[in-house]
Amino acid sequence: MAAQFQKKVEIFETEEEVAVRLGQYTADLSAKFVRERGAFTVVLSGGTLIDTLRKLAEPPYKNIVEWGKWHVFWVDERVVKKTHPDSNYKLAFDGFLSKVPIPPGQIYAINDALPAEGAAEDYQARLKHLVQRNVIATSKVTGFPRFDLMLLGMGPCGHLASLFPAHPLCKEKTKWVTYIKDSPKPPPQRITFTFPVINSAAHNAMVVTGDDLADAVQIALGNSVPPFTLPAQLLAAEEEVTWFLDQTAASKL
Ligand SMILES: O=C1O[C@H](COP(=O)(O)O)[C@@H](O)[C@H](O)[C@H]1O
Repeated sequence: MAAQFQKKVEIFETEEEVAVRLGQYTADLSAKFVRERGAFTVVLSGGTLIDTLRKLAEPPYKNIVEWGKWHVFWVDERVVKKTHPDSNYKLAFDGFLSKVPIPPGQIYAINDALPAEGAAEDYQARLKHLVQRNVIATSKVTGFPRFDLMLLGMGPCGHLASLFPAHPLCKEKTKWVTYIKDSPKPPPQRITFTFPVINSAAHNAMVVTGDDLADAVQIALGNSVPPFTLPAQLLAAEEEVTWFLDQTAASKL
Protein backbone atom coordinates (compact mmCIF):
# COMPACT_ATOMS: atom_id res chain seq x y z
CA MET A 1 0.00 0.00 0.00
CA ALA A 2 1.57 3.33 -1.08
CA ALA A 3 1.89 6.16 1.46
CA GLN A 4 0.12 9.49 1.02
CA PHE A 5 2.55 11.78 -0.75
CA GLN A 6 2.71 15.40 -1.79
CA LYS A 7 2.64 16.15 -5.51
CA LYS A 8 4.20 19.42 -6.69
CA VAL A 9 4.53 20.89 -10.17
CA GLU A 10 7.14 23.60 -10.79
CA ILE A 11 7.09 25.31 -14.19
CA PHE A 12 9.95 27.46 -15.50
CA GLU A 13 10.30 29.70 -18.53
CA THR A 14 13.35 27.92 -19.92
CA GLU A 15 15.30 24.64 -19.65
CA GLU A 16 18.20 26.68 -18.20
CA GLU A 17 15.94 27.74 -15.30
CA VAL A 18 14.90 24.10 -14.75
CA ALA A 19 18.60 23.17 -14.59
CA VAL A 20 19.30 25.90 -12.01
CA ARG A 21 16.37 24.79 -9.83
CA LEU A 22 17.28 21.10 -10.16
CA GLY A 23 20.80 21.85 -8.92
CA GLN A 24 19.48 23.65 -5.85
CA TYR A 25 16.77 21.00 -5.18
CA THR A 26 19.23 18.09 -5.37
CA ALA A 27 21.89 19.85 -3.27
CA ASP A 28 19.27 20.67 -0.59
CA LEU A 29 18.10 17.04 -0.41
CA SER A 30 21.71 15.85 -0.31
CA ALA A 31 22.39 18.10 2.72
CA LYS A 32 19.17 16.94 4.45
CA PHE A 33 19.82 13.21 4.04
CA VAL A 34 23.54 13.44 4.88
CA ARG A 35 22.54 15.28 8.09
CA GLU A 36 19.78 12.79 8.93
CA ARG A 37 21.34 9.45 7.97
CA GLY A 38 24.95 10.08 6.98
CA ALA A 39 24.46 9.03 3.35
CA PHE A 40 22.52 10.10 0.25
CA THR A 41 21.19 7.41 -2.10
CA VAL A 42 20.52 8.89 -5.53
CA VAL A 43 19.03 7.05 -8.49
CA LEU A 44 19.73 8.37 -12.00
CA SER A 45 17.91 7.76 -15.24
CA GLY A 46 19.30 8.25 -18.73
CA GLY A 47 18.08 10.63 -21.42
CA THR A 48 17.96 14.41 -21.20
CA LEU A 49 17.97 14.34 -17.38
CA ILE A 50 21.75 14.07 -17.29
CA ASP A 51 22.27 17.30 -19.21
CA THR A 52 19.70 19.08 -17.02
CA LEU A 53 21.76 18.01 -13.96
CA ARG A 54 24.75 20.04 -15.24
CA LYS A 55 24.54 22.82 -12.61
CA LEU A 56 25.38 20.36 -9.83
CA ALA A 57 28.81 19.82 -11.34
CA GLU A 58 29.51 23.58 -11.32
CA PRO A 59 30.22 26.02 -8.45
CA PRO A 60 28.80 26.53 -5.89
CA TYR A 61 27.41 22.94 -5.70
CA LYS A 62 30.54 21.27 -7.02
CA ASN A 63 32.39 22.63 -3.97
CA ILE A 64 29.77 22.38 -1.21
CA VAL A 65 27.91 19.10 -1.83
CA GLU A 66 29.23 16.23 0.33
CA TRP A 67 30.02 14.00 -2.64
CA GLY A 68 31.76 11.46 -0.41
CA LYS A 69 28.36 10.55 1.09
CA TRP A 70 26.66 9.92 -2.27
CA HIS A 71 25.68 6.42 -3.42
CA VAL A 72 24.59 6.39 -7.06
CA PHE A 73 22.30 3.88 -8.78
CA TRP A 74 20.44 3.59 -12.08
CA VAL A 75 16.67 3.30 -12.38
CA ASP A 76 17.20 1.58 -15.72
CA GLU A 77 20.06 0.53 -17.91
CA ARG A 78 20.46 -0.76 -21.40
CA VAL A 79 22.09 -4.21 -21.73
CA VAL A 80 25.17 -2.97 -23.55
CA LYS A 81 28.81 -2.47 -22.57
CA LYS A 82 29.53 0.54 -20.36
CA THR A 83 31.54 2.05 -23.22
CA HIS A 84 28.62 1.79 -25.69
CA PRO A 85 26.95 5.05 -26.79
CA ASP A 86 23.55 3.66 -25.63
CA SER A 87 24.78 3.04 -22.07
CA ASN A 88 23.04 5.11 -19.40
CA TYR A 89 26.17 4.67 -17.26
CA LYS A 90 28.35 6.19 -20.00
CA LEU A 91 25.93 9.08 -20.44
CA ALA A 92 25.97 9.83 -16.71
CA PHE A 93 29.72 9.31 -16.37
CA ASP A 94 30.62 11.56 -19.29
CA GLY A 95 28.07 14.26 -18.46
CA PHE A 96 28.12 14.32 -14.66
CA LEU A 97 29.90 11.65 -12.60
CA SER A 98 33.36 12.28 -14.09
CA LYS A 99 33.09 15.91 -12.92
CA VAL A 100 32.36 15.35 -9.22
CA PRO A 101 34.36 13.43 -6.55
CA ILE A 102 31.99 10.58 -5.69
CA PRO A 103 34.05 7.56 -4.50
CA PRO A 104 34.08 5.03 -7.40
CA GLY A 105 33.05 2.24 -4.98
CA GLN A 106 29.79 4.13 -4.33
CA ILE A 107 28.76 4.20 -7.99
CA TYR A 108 26.74 1.06 -8.65
CA ALA A 109 26.66 0.37 -12.39
CA ILE A 110 25.05 -2.80 -13.74
CA ASN A 111 27.26 -5.76 -14.55
CA ASP A 112 27.67 -5.38 -18.31
CA ALA A 113 29.13 -8.88 -18.71
CA LEU A 114 25.74 -10.50 -18.03
CA PRO A 115 22.68 -11.02 -20.24
CA ALA A 116 19.46 -9.11 -19.37
CA GLU A 117 17.94 -11.58 -16.90
CA GLY A 118 21.25 -12.21 -15.10
CA ALA A 119 22.05 -8.48 -14.96
CA ALA A 120 18.66 -7.76 -13.33
CA GLU A 121 19.13 -10.56 -10.77
CA ASP A 122 22.67 -9.42 -10.04
CA TYR A 123 21.62 -5.78 -9.55
CA GLN A 124 18.74 -6.81 -7.26
CA ALA A 125 21.11 -8.97 -5.18
CA ARG A 126 23.55 -6.05 -4.83
CA LEU A 127 20.70 -3.77 -3.73
CA LYS A 128 19.63 -6.34 -1.12
CA HIS A 129 23.16 -6.43 0.27
CA LEU A 130 23.21 -2.61 0.55
CA VAL A 131 19.80 -2.67 2.27
CA GLN A 132 21.16 -5.20 4.80
CA ARG A 133 24.06 -2.82 5.50
CA ASN A 134 21.54 0.04 5.79
CA VAL A 135 23.29 2.03 3.07
CA ILE A 136 19.89 1.99 1.35
CA ALA A 137 16.98 2.51 3.76
CA THR A 138 13.88 0.30 3.86
CA SER A 139 10.35 1.62 3.53
CA LYS A 140 8.38 1.03 6.70
CA VAL A 141 5.23 1.24 4.56
CA THR A 142 6.00 -1.15 1.71
CA GLY A 143 9.07 -3.12 2.83
CA PHE A 144 10.79 -2.22 -0.46
CA PRO A 145 14.04 -0.24 -0.57
CA ARG A 146 13.53 3.45 0.09
CA PHE A 147 15.99 5.47 -1.96
CA ASP A 148 16.40 9.08 -0.87
CA LEU A 149 15.95 10.60 -4.34
CA MET A 150 15.24 9.32 -7.83
CA LEU A 151 15.92 11.71 -10.72
CA LEU A 152 13.62 10.59 -13.50
CA GLY A 153 12.76 11.50 -17.06
CA MET A 154 9.78 10.70 -19.26
CA GLY A 155 9.64 9.76 -22.94
CA PRO A 156 7.02 11.15 -25.37
CA CYS A 157 5.02 7.90 -24.98
CA GLY A 158 4.81 8.53 -21.21
CA HIS A 159 7.34 5.87 -20.24
CA LEU A 160 9.63 6.25 -17.26
CA ALA A 161 12.66 4.10 -16.45
CA SER A 162 12.15 1.19 -18.91
CA LEU A 163 8.46 0.84 -18.03
CA PHE A 164 6.49 1.35 -21.23
CA PRO A 165 2.74 1.89 -21.82
CA ALA A 166 0.65 -1.30 -21.73
CA HIS A 167 3.72 -3.45 -21.00
CA PRO A 168 3.17 -6.20 -18.37
CA LEU A 169 6.29 -5.03 -16.48
CA CYS A 170 4.24 -2.05 -15.27
CA LYS A 171 2.25 -4.55 -13.17
CA GLU A 172 5.24 -6.25 -11.49
CA LYS A 173 4.49 -6.42 -7.77
CA THR A 174 7.30 -8.42 -6.12
CA LYS A 175 10.62 -8.05 -7.95
CA TRP A 176 12.84 -5.02 -7.23
CA VAL A 177 14.64 -5.12 -10.58
CA THR A 178 13.44 -6.79 -13.73
CA TYR A 179 14.36 -7.00 -17.40
CA ILE A 180 12.80 -6.34 -20.77
CA LYS A 181 13.82 -7.83 -24.10
CA ASP A 182 11.23 -6.11 -26.29
CA SER A 183 11.59 -2.44 -25.40
CA PRO A 184 9.66 -0.39 -27.99
CA LYS A 185 12.45 2.19 -27.73
CA PRO A 186 15.86 0.89 -28.81
CA PRO A 187 17.94 -0.77 -27.60
CA PRO A 188 15.45 -3.62 -26.93
CA GLN A 189 17.22 -5.26 -23.98
CA ARG A 190 17.23 -3.36 -20.70
CA ILE A 191 16.95 -3.78 -16.96
CA THR A 192 14.68 -1.56 -14.88
CA PHE A 193 13.51 -0.86 -11.35
CA THR A 194 9.89 -1.87 -10.85
CA PHE A 195 7.07 0.43 -9.73
CA PRO A 196 7.05 -0.87 -6.13
CA VAL A 197 10.69 0.26 -5.78
CA ILE A 198 10.30 3.53 -7.69
CA ASN A 199 7.22 4.48 -5.71
CA SER A 200 8.88 3.63 -2.37
CA ALA A 201 11.51 6.36 -2.87
CA ALA A 202 11.33 9.22 -0.37
CA HIS A 203 11.46 11.80 -3.19
CA ASN A 204 10.85 11.35 -6.89
CA ALA A 205 11.76 14.19 -9.24
CA MET A 206 10.35 14.00 -12.76
CA VAL A 207 12.31 16.35 -15.02
CA VAL A 208 10.64 17.08 -18.34
CA THR A 209 11.67 19.67 -20.93
CA GLY A 210 10.80 20.16 -24.59
CA ASP A 211 7.61 20.53 -26.62
CA ASP A 212 7.66 16.90 -27.83
CA LEU A 213 6.61 15.97 -24.28
CA ALA A 214 3.66 18.37 -23.98
CA ASP A 215 1.00 15.76 -24.86
CA ALA A 216 2.33 13.22 -22.37
CA VAL A 217 2.61 15.90 -19.66
CA GLN A 218 -1.00 16.92 -20.33
CA ILE A 219 -2.19 13.34 -19.81
CA ALA A 220 0.13 12.59 -16.89
CA LEU A 221 -0.82 15.70 -14.93
CA GLY A 222 -4.41 15.98 -16.06
CA ASN A 223 -7.35 14.80 -14.04
CA SER A 224 -7.70 11.40 -15.69
CA VAL A 225 -9.10 8.63 -13.57
CA PRO A 226 -8.02 4.98 -13.69
CA PRO A 227 -7.53 2.92 -15.81
CA PHE A 228 -4.20 4.65 -16.32
CA THR A 229 -2.79 4.77 -19.80
CA LEU A 230 0.69 6.15 -19.19
CA PRO A 231 3.30 4.75 -16.81
CA ALA A 232 4.10 8.31 -15.72
CA GLN A 233 0.58 8.56 -14.26
CA LEU A 234 1.49 5.79 -11.81
CA LEU A 235 4.42 7.70 -10.33
CA ALA A 236 4.22 8.08 -6.54
CA ALA A 237 6.67 8.41 -3.63
CA GLU A 238 6.73 8.04 0.13
CA GLU A 239 7.09 11.77 0.72
CA GLU A 240 6.99 13.88 -2.42
CA VAL A 241 6.82 13.75 -6.20
CA THR A 242 7.99 16.96 -7.87
CA TRP A 243 7.54 17.61 -11.59
CA PHE A 244 10.04 20.12 -12.99
CA LEU A 245 8.81 21.42 -16.35
CA ASP A 246 9.89 24.05 -18.79
CA GLN A 247 7.26 26.20 -20.50
CA THR A 248 7.26 24.13 -23.69
CA ALA A 249 6.63 20.84 -21.86
CA ALA A 250 3.90 22.55 -19.82
CA SER A 251 2.29 24.27 -22.82
CA LYS A 252 -0.82 22.04 -22.87
CA LEU A 253 -1.59 22.19 -19.14
O1 LIG B 1 15.17 5.18 -22.67
C1 LIG B 1 15.11 5.95 -21.75
O2 LIG B 1 14.27 7.02 -21.83
C2 LIG B 1 13.87 7.78 -20.68
C3 LIG B 1 13.47 9.16 -21.17
O3 LIG B 1 14.54 9.70 -21.91
P1 LIG B 1 14.49 11.14 -22.63
O4 LIG B 1 15.65 11.11 -23.61
O5 LIG B 1 13.15 11.25 -23.30
O6 LIG B 1 14.72 12.16 -21.56
C4 LIG B 1 14.94 7.80 -19.63
O7 LIG B 1 14.47 8.43 -18.46
C5 LIG B 1 15.42 6.38 -19.35
O8 LIG B 1 16.35 6.34 -18.30
C6 LIG B 1 16.05 5.87 -20.62
O9 LIG B 1 16.61 4.57 -20.47
